[in-house]
Amino acid sequence: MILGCIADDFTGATDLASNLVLAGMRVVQTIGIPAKAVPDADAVVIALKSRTAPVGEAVEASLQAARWLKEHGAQRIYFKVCSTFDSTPQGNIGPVAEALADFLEAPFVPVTPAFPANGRTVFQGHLFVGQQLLSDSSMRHHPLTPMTESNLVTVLQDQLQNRQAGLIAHHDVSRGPAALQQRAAHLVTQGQTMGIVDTVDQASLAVLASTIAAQNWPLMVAGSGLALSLPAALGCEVHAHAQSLPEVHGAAAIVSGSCSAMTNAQVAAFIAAGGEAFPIDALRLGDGHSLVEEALTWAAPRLGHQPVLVYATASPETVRTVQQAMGEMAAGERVEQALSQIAVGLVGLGVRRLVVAGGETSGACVKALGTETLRIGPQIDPGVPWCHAEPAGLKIALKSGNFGSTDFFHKAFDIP
Ligand SMILES: Nc1ncnc2c1ncn2[C@@H]1O[C@H](COP(=O)(O)OP(=O)(O)O)[C@@H](O)[C@H]1O
Ligand SMILES: O=C(O)[C@@H](O)C(=O)COP(=O)(O)O
Repeated sequence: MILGCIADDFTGATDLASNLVLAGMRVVQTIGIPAKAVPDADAVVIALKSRTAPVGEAVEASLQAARWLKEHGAQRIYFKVCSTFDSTPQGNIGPVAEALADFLEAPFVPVTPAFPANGRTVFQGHLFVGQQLLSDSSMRHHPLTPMTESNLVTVLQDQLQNRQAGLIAHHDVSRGPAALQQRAAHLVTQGQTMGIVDTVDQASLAVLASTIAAQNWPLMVAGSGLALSLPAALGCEVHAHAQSLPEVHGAAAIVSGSCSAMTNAQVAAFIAAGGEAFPIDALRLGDGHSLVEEALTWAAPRLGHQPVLVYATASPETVRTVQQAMGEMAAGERVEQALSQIAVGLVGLGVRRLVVAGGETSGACVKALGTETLRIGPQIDPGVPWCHAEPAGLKIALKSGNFGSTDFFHKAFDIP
């Protein structure tokens, strides 16, 4: 195994796995730490649901995953975080990165969430979403991980307990791997053993990938953009691109718990195009109504080739009202629980092609469906592949909140 990967959520894991596959690696993605041996692979991606977990839990789960990966031969560890650096105010990214760095005895850890193909870039340590600073983007309204600071050196430093964070700016990255390495060595002399790396395009990520390979750095903390450049830098033999998945026939459905701006637009576009949709009123989940039964009764006669949508997706104002009534984390968990029960119910009714929108929502649904591994298939949009969920035998796509084009919910099912 060339690369052992730990992803802090499930959509992030398929995003990473998809980019590694596009870059030519043979990848196996597992849900949690595998219970049995995995087939030969250049990379194993372990999907955790740790992004919003309490810090201690996230650290422990990530260390367990790292131990498993090292025991199974991983030469390097890739800690996959969100391209918008999503983390709660308590902040898991820093403590997990620190614990992994200590475990791997990493002299220096490069950190970058950049994914230029989806408009996420880092300049002077600041994260941009398209042309906006992270803190001006819709991510400031995320229900669980509102991001209100764009300076990633600040965000990361606030989360670290024992290490210091510094910056490797574009000036050094643009001059190539030797300059990047020199700047990293300088940071280390200042006691800064973690560095946010400016990455304004895929070329910057290729420079970082070459430096990681040349310096033998054992740990990287990154979004999925780096994965497009890393396999070549590590000298991985290129294998056939998208894997073909087993054919799956059966009804189509979408379950959406993401409240991100793009998912809101995708839900609106699906309904505007005549798609059948059932809204989950999160406030009613609190007062003993069996919305799960209602949703399944609604869906049953409508299931077929055309997808039906069940969604809790709502505007920031609605989410705020729900959170005031239930509490932030409790609201999130209650909606996730209802949607995962609906996903299981839909599969019971014959759904075999399923899109789930939202990282936390995907984690809840994929776990409830008893998924152990995901085979990565063709990409629908950057960062969102179709997968084959095993052992259930489902065709499933886990869509990150802000990924995908507006017509994603129809387009996905047009891809064979
Ligand atoms: N109407 C709602 N009110 C409050 N919380 C909601 C509502 N709909 C969904 N949620 C919660 O918001 C969170 C969205 O996170 P996630 O699924 O990771 O989406 P994204 O990929 O957009 O970040 C989940 O915990 C989900 O249960
Ligand atoms: O890096 C990314 O943006 C995604 O892979 C990801 O992790 C997104 O998380 P969600 O928006 O919570 O799905």
